[in-house]
Parts: sequence; structure tokens; C-alpha cells
Amino acid sequence: MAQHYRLVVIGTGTAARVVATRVRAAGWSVAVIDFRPFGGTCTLRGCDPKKVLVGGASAIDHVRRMRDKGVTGDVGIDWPGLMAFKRGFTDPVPAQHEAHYADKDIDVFRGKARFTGPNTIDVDGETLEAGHILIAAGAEARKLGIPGEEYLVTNEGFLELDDLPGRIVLVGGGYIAAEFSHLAARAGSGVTILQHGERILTRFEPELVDWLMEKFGELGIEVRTGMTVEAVEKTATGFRVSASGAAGKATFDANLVVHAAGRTPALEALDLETAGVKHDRGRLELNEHLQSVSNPAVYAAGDSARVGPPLTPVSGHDAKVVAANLLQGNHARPDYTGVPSVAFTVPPIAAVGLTEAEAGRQGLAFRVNRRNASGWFTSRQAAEPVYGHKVLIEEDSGRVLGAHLVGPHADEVINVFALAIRHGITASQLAATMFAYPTGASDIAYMVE
Ligand SMILES: Cc1cc2nc3c(=O)[nH]c(=O)nc-3n(C[C@H](O)[C@H](O)[C@H](O)COP(=O)(O)OP(=O)(O)OC[C@H]3O[C@@H](n4cnc5c(N)ncnc54)[C@H](O)[C@@H]3O)c2cc1C
Ligand SMILES: NC(=O)c1ccc[n+]([C@@H]2O[C@H](COP(=O)([O-])OP(=O)(O)OC[C@H]3O[C@@H](n4cnc5c(N)ncnc54)[C@H](O)[C@@H]3O)[C@@H](O)[C@H]2O)c1
Repeated sequence: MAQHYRLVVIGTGTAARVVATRVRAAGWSVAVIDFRPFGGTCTLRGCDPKKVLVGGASAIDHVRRMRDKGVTGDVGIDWPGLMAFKRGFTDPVPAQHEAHYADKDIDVFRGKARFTGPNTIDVDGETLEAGHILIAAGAEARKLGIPGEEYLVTNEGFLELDDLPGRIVLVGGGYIAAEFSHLAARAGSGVTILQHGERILTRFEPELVDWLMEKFGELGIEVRTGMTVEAVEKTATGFRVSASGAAGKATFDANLVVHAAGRTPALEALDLETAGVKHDRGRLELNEHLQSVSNPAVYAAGDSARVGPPLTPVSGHDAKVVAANLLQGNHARPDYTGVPSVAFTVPPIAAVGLTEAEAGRQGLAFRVNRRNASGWFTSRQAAEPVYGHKVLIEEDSGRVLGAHLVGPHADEVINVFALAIRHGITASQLAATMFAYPTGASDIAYMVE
């Protein structure tokens, strides 16, 4: 016998929880499904645990930078201790989420969801029938299609390691490689990044990434760009990674090989054909209201919709759009203006709005304030020489088109620029704002002058 709900939600991450909670509050019957512990990627396997661990790396880095400046003593990372601190955040999450659903009278199902028709879902032999179905299944590590792929550990495994191995190879050179390498190297591991592209962190301004590369060098992280990983094999002591590039083939030995080569919407298990849900090259085909173009009962949000950038605030934003469309009929559309993004290296690198290349391609008339600001007070006080910015300001309107920051407080100051871009606050209005001094934000006036 099928159980009937007005809404069935696949997933229990950020997008799923926001939609389920809002729609239930309007009186709909709602069920959520997940085959993993409840809570989603950000709280359990992504942003939050990563940031807790980076906190440890950041603390020892600060002490080391201050060593010849009146701070004494040796510091290091006790990995099991840091992991125990991290587990203090992650361990309670599934029970808290389950309690939330119980409190809201939202039914929960544990297992893998699979469509069995346009409005029906199977969860381990149980059939759910729904007026609407939300795909909020997130993303999963991209299949590389290389021999030995099964030996790769994903973010999920890395963030649960009881011990940190001596030698780590990261396959790919984006967010995950940058963040995990900074953490692991400070915790004492030898780290190699094998990146297919000509540079790492391709979503950030190249000049700022170049300034940050100094840090990778200091940490002894070996960054090999232009290298495509082609195979991983097991050896007596660990793994051997084979890669090739313009300079030829090379092999790298490691005790751990980590997947940092991109994530794609987690659609494979859903059997979308059975539900008549169109998709193309791993992406759902959605209309401007985040509804399937071929099955009007189905909506998607967050990483599995992959309309906006795959970041937590975007999942929350998509979810609000979908909830509004479910409850009041299609009228809301996502607006990704001014979504900030940070890679939590130490120091962090951040971006919001257009890059210089994008603004150029759009034919906009703009000026660029570009500075390596390692002589500024903020940089010297933090004993962190990597500090700089690039801000793009439109000539006639004075609108901030893009802001790119690297160095101390970049992860916080970028939010001021996000506010400016999203709400049309001009460069001169930012310059006329009194920010508390001395803080990262008090440098903004000089960045936009
Ligand atoms: C290592 C890492 C670090 C990150 N750091 C940041 C950061 O600092 N800042 C930031 O903004 N973003 C960060 N992100 C991205 C962020 O975590 C995601 O964008 C966000 O969590 C996506 O939320 P979601 O609700 O779309 O999906 P998810 O939170 O991924 O939820 C999807 C859920 O669906 C479940 N599911 C999948 N398929 C099925 C199925 N067939 N049946 C049942 N359940 C299913 C999954 O188990 C999962 O729990 C990071 C990601 C990673 C991997
Ligand atoms: N701080 C954050 O916001 C944060 C942190 C971690 C992850 N994330 C999210 O998770 C997603 C996935 O992160 P990611 O770092 O895996 O992906 P990414 O897309 O940032 O980078 C992947 C890189 O791997 C390279 N690559 C792909 N295949 C390769 C191969 N065979 N050999 C060598 N290099 C290869 C690609 O050229 C690409 O540059 C990101 O897109 C991001 O949205 C966000």
C-alpha cells in the first residue's frame, strides 16, 4: 500500500530542510528521505567540519607567523584531538535533524529514493505517492572513469580520518584540494596536488591566486598543474598515482589519494527516465521556476538543481524559491546576483561578482583597483604578507561589479562587497561608510577609492 503525501523531498540537506519546513508550516503533508545520516553535506561532510579543522590550522599558523614577534613556544596539530573537536559539531547533527522533523510532524524515510513513476518513489521497498516531489539530493564526486578510481577517498572519508597519513595526493586543484592541502600540510603530511588545468583555484582571480601560491610553497605543498590523473593502483605500502601532462608521464606514491576533481548532481540512482524527468549531460532540465520541464510534479533545488553555484547559501535560496512556487504557484525565480565564495585556505581567498575577464567580455566600462597590499597595517599586524585585492567599479554608475580579496579577513570582508553588489550600493557609498577601526572592513574605503 502506497503512502500519500502532498510533498516528498529527496534529501535532508540545506535545500531539503528549508522546503520541507516551509511547506509543512503551510499545512501540507510532507515526507523526507535520505540514505545517509540526516543533515546533508554542509553540516556533516563539508563546510562546517572543514571549517572546524581549518580553525586548528589557522591557530598554529598564526602562532608560527608571530614567532619572531614576541610569541614563543612550539605548536602543532594533534589530529585525533582536532577530529574529536570536529565530532563535537558533527555527531549531534543527525539526531537534531530527526528531532526537528518529528517536531514539525514531517515523516522520515531512511533509504535510497528511486522514481517508479511520475509521482511515485520507492524507498527500499516502500512506495510513496506524492502530489509534488523535490529533488534535493545534492552532489557526488564526479566519476573519473579511470582504472583504480575505487581507491580514491572523497571529502566524506577525508573528514573522518582517525590518523592523517604521511603522504597524500589530491586529484584535482579546486576548492577541496586547496582547503584540504593547507590543512593536511600544517598537520604534518606531505601533500601533492595534481591539477588538470594550467592553474589551481580557477574560480578565483588569477593574480590573487598567484599571490596565494607563495603560501603553498612555504608549506611544501607540491602543486603540479597541467597534469591529468589517469590511473591509481595499489602498492605494498599505499597507492601509486599515474598522471600525464605536456612534460610527459609521471607517477606519485601516497598513503592516501583524495578525490578533489569536482562534484556533479547526484541523479544516477533516481531513475529519472521512469518519472519522465528530462536531463542532459548530468544536469536536470528545469524551467525558470526550478521545475522540471517535462514533469510538472517535480522541482529541484541546490546542488542537484545546479542552476546557481554549488554553495550552501545558494541551496537555501533555491529552496525558498521552490517553497514559494509550490505554495503560491509558479512566480518566483532564483536571483544569484552577488553570491560570494570563499576558499578557506590560510589565509583565505574570496570572490563576489564579475572577474576582470568576465566584465571585459560583457563590454562594460570599468576601472580596476588592484593592489598587493602586504605593506598595509592589516597585513603587518597579522604578520601575514599575503594580502591583496582587485575591485572592479563601473565607470558611470559607480556600481561595484566584482570584488576579489586574498589575505586576513578576506572571508568576512567579502560579505560587505556581496551586500553592495546585491543591493546596488555604490563604491562612493562604501567609501563614505564608517567601518569600525582597525578591522578588515576598515580597509574597504582604500579598496574602492
Ligand atoms: C568538502 C566540501 C566543503 C564545502 N565547503 C563549503 C563552504 O565552505 N561553503 C559553502 O557555501 N559550500 C561549501 N560546500 C558546498 C555545500 O556543502 C553544498 O553546496 C551544499 O551542502 C548543498 O546542499 P544541498 O541541500 O543542495 O545538498 P546536500 O546537503 O548534499 O544534501 C543532499 C542529501 O541528499 C541525499 N541523497 C542523495 N541521493 C539520494 C537518494 N537517491 N535518496 C535519498 N537521499 C539521497 C544525500 O545523502 C544528502 O544527504 C562544500 C562542499 C564540500 C564537498
Ligand atoms: N569553500 C567552499 O565554498 C567549498 C569548499 C569545498 C567544496 N566546495 C564545492 O564543492 C565542489 C567540488 O569541489 P572540488 O574541489 O572537487 O571541485 P572544483 O570544481 O572546485 O575543482 C576540480 C578541479 O579538478 C580538476 N580535475 C578534474 N579531473 C581531473 C583529473 N582527472 N586529473 C587532474 N585534475 C582534474 C579540474 O580541472 C578542476 O579544476 C565545488 O565546486 C564547490 O562548489 C565549496
